[in-house]
Amino acid sequence: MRASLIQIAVNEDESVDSRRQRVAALVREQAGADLVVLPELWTTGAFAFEEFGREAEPLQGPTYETMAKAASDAGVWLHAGSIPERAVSGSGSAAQDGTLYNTSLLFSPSGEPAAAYRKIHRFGFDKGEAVLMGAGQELVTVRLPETTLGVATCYDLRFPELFRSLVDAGAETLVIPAGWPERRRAHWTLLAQARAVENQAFVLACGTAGTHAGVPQAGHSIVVDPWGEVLAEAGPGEEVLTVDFDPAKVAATREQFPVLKDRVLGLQPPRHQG
Ligand SMILES: NC(=O)CCC(=O)C(=O)O
Repeated sequence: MRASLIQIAVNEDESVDSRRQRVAALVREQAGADLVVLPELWTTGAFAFEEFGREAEPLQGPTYETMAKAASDAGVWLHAGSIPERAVSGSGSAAQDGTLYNTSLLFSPSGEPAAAYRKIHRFGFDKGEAVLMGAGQELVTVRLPETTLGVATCYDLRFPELFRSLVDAGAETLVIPAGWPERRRAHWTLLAQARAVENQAFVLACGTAGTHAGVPQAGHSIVVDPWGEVLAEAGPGEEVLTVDFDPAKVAATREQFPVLKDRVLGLQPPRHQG
C-alpha cells in the first residue's frame, strides 16, 4: 500500500483560497498512491486562533468541495486533514448550531464522503482551541480495501486510551493529522512511536511546516510500523513524504508477539493501606 503525507507549509503570506487550490494540485499529483493524508487545520493554521471563526466553513463548504474533487481526480483515498467547521442543523448527532469543531474530512477515490471526525481532545487548556471549539464525542474508523483506518487529530496523540478504543473498534492504521509546534517536536516523534508499539499498528502522522501566529511548526511528519520502526520521516519544510507499507504486518506482529491478548481489564481500585 502506498501512502503520501503532504506536509503543507502554513504561512500567513498565502491566502486561504490560494492555499486550498495549491493543496488540491498537490493531491492530484499523488495519483497512483492508495492513500493521501493532509495535516490539521491547514487552511488557517492550528495556532491562528483568531482565524478559526473568520474562516470556519460548514461541513460541505469550499474545502470539502475542493478536496472531494481532488480525491476523485487523483483516484485516491484522501484524509483531507481538518477544517474549522461551523456546525449547522443536522450536521451531527450532538452538534449545536454555530458551534465550531476541528473536523477531519475523509473521501473515497470517487470523491464520496467516507467519514468526518470531530477532534475529541482540544488543545490549549483554558485558551485557544480549548475554548473556541466544541469537543467531538465519536470515534471514527474507516474501512479501506487493504486496512482499517483509525482517525485522531494532533493533541489526541497524547491520550493512549483513545487509540486503544480505536484498536478495539478494528483500527490497524492510525492516521493523525497535526499542527504540532517545533518546541515540542521530541514529544511528537516519541508519542508517534509509542502509539505504534503499544497498539501494534501503523502510525501515519502528518504535520505542518512554516510559521503562523508566531508559532514555528515542527514538520517531521512520520510513518511508523507496528514494531515501532520509523519507515519514513520528513524534514522541517514543505514536503511530500511517500511510503510503501504492507498492511498485513499488523496481523503478523499481533500474532508473533501477542501482547494485546494479555491485557487485564476491570482492575480493582487501590485499597487504603496504613
Ligand atoms: N494543535 C494541537 O493539537 C497542538 C498540540 C500540541 O501542541 C501538543 O500536544 O503539544
